[in-house]
Amino acid sequence: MKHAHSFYIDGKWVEPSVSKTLEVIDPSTEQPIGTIALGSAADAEKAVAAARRAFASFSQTSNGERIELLKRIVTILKRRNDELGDVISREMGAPLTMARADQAGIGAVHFEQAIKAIETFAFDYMQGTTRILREPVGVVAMITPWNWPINQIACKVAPALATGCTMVLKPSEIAPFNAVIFAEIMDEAGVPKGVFNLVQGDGPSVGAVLASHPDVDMVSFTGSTRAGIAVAQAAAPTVKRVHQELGGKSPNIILRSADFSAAVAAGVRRCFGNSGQTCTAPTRMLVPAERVDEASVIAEREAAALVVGPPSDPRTNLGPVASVAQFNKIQGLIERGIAEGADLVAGGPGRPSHLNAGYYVRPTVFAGVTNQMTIAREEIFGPVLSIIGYDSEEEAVAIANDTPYGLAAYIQGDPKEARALAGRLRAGTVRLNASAWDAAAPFGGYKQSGNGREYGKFGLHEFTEIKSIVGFLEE
Ligand SMILES: NC(=O)c1ccc[n+]([C@@H]2O[C@H](COP(=O)([O-])OP(=O)(O)OC[C@H]3O[C@@H](n4cnc5c(N)ncnc54)[C@H](O)[C@@H]3O)[C@@H](O)[C@H]2O)c1
Repeated sequence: MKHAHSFYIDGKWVEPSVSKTLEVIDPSTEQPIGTIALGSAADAEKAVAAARRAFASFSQTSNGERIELLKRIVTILKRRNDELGDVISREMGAPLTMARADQAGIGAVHFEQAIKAIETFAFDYMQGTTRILREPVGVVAMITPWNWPINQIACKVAPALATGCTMVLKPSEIAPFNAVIFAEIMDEAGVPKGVFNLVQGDGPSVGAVLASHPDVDMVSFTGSTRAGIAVAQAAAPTVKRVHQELGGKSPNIILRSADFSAAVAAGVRRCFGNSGQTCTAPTRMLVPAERVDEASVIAEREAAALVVGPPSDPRTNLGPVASVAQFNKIQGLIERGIAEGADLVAGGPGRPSHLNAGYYVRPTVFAGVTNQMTIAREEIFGPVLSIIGYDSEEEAVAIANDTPYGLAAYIQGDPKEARALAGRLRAGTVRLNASAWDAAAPFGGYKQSGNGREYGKFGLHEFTEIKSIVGFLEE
């Protein structure tokens, strides 16, 4: 059992103001693996005050000093990578090999990108006789989810440190232990006291306090659209900057020119990665109407080939989903798909028959889905794919855009056609064919998927204010 009963505030591990704990559950066994202390408003206050005090000096450090700090963090992140991966796997259920390579590994990538970005970022330039400065935004509150926990922490902390901000992190209470290791890494790297602070806790007790705090200049939130709206509402009276990375319901348009069976198979695997708990998962597969049956057969085969099992087993492709709440929500939506008349071609309700405990979900594929069905509209955040037929490309674009979300979209087919269609999709990222992830590409959502952009130099923009010094040079 692991116990994390202190918070990292002002460069020290300190006792919480109120003694209240929460069990952390291993989703593969449904058993507790430890406890964390839950913070209160008083802990959030202390952390904000420490960040405010530290801002005066940290905001004045040179780019060179901050680059050196980021480099030390990269070295320690890499050294502790597998330990981070192991913890993530235990607390949110990602298969161990993937948790080490991707879930944990991505942390150092964001720090490396921030180092690269800072080297060429225009912090200071002249426009005519006016000098334009980009200055750190100030004290940043960071509220993060459990699904890619180190990714979301690193892609906020790296640009915040790179630009000279100070911060308070409130990670997900469902996957809190990786954030403890992360705070230890900040400490070992020599992040000056008060610059990075960690307070554990739930949304209402700590997240909302940070979001509404008058001494917090910006809140950077990643999570559900529901909580993102609550954060923006709490932040509004203090007119702070609100950055939101929220949910998605991403379309994957398979054009008539695509290598059909490869595109369908890859689309299924991409949708089910991380047990479907990725905000950019391509959950609506749009195929030519005359090929829906063929797509169903390929998708059924792909789903059946995926191994659902314990995260520690190297053969596992899909671990459990992260929590009982997620499990119940996904089950309810699968039932809803059946009740609304979609054709169940793979998976379905209940746990896979070979597993008798754990929040395991059967990789589920529906065909004959219309874009008005609940399963095509709501973010399920589990391994559930909807196959939707289209007649013309015009209709495919209309269906793709007919969603309140706009985080990502995917197009498979002739590169020239795919490029032409990309501009018509209302999404922050459009991925063409089997393109690899680009860690420097701006990441964020249109519509109800969020506000603002993260990653690389776009992260630096996000965490800076712009100052004009007019008349800096005489005419
Ligand atoms: N767009 C993105 O970059 C991105 C990335 C990953 C996950 N997500 C989204 O995150 C969701 C899954 O994560 P989750 O279940 O942890 O989301 P969640 O919204 O329940 O929780 C996210 C974080 O917000 C906190 N929180 C909850 N209510 C709050 C409130 N009222 N005030 C302040 N903080 C509050 C939680 O404690 C947690 O730290 C999915 O909807 C997914 O699409 C989006």
